[in-house]
Amino acid sequence: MSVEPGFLSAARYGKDLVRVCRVVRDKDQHHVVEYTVRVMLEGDIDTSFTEADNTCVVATDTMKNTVYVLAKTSPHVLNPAMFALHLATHFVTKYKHIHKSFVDLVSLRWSRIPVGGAPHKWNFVRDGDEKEVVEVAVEDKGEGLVGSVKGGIKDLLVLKSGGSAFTNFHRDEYTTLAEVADRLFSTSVTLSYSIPLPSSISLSLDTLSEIEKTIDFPSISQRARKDTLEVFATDESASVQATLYNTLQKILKSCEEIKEASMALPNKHYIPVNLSPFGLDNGLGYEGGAEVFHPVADPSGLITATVTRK
Ligand SMILES: O=c1[nH]c(=O)c2[nH]c(=O)[nH]c2[nH]1
Repeated sequence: MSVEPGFLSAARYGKDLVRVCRVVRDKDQHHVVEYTVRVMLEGDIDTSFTEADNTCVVATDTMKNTVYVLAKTSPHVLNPAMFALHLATHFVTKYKHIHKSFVDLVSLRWSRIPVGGAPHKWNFVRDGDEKEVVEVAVEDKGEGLVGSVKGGIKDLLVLKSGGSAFTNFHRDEYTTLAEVADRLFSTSVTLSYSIPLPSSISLSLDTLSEIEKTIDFPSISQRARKDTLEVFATDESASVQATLYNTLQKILKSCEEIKEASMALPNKHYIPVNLSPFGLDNGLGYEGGAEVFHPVADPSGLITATVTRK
């Protein structure tokens, strides 16, 4: 018998990219959500890897079906964080040998089409590439469930053509970048924040409605998005770093529920074109204010930070 050189030190499996759309028909007022869901499970599953024993394997096809069934039956389906929490709680309560579940959910923006100035009851428009993201984990610790919830945004594309400078940065023999007092700043916002669950409510399938009443997840997500856009628009940006930090501080200020927030901002460079060969001034000096740019896909800067409540 061959002696194996390693041991199984971590194992997790699940279904990714489960796409589901749910329509809730409240008479002729419809609500639509479209989610892409990832379910991952941990527990007493080692033998499925080490001994080819599938008896402990809840098939990933079963997980996919569960997403569809709860999309129909969950009273929380329109609330992305609560729907993810419902799914994650389901898996650790339904299967005794599953001890931890992870549900990541991406929600597309279907906004109501304005008709005659009023939002239409059942017509929707995809409102850009932006997605709301939710990451939930629920662990059965033996003496009760412990849940964690993260909310956030990805692919929110923004651009400011004024109010952005980048000067006074470190210079050495490798530096060619010119300082500029007025540049174009564009990024694709990735935001993630953690929202502790109320310690007074023990997590279970029976307490989900109470949790939904106690924490207004949709309101938190709306406030965080509003802050992100407002700080981006109003900050006299000294750098991507400084604007990112100001945004996270604003989010912590207006969302008491959030314990910690992280952001990743690629600096999607727009390079001013040199038009001097054509006798044209395109603001290439320190004052900046260029008008013609070459948007470049790569490379891009990538600025990340986390701000934690004191
Ligand atoms: O806001 C910026 N931060 C940087 O760290 C950086 N580096 C760079 O080349 N341009 C910029 N802009």
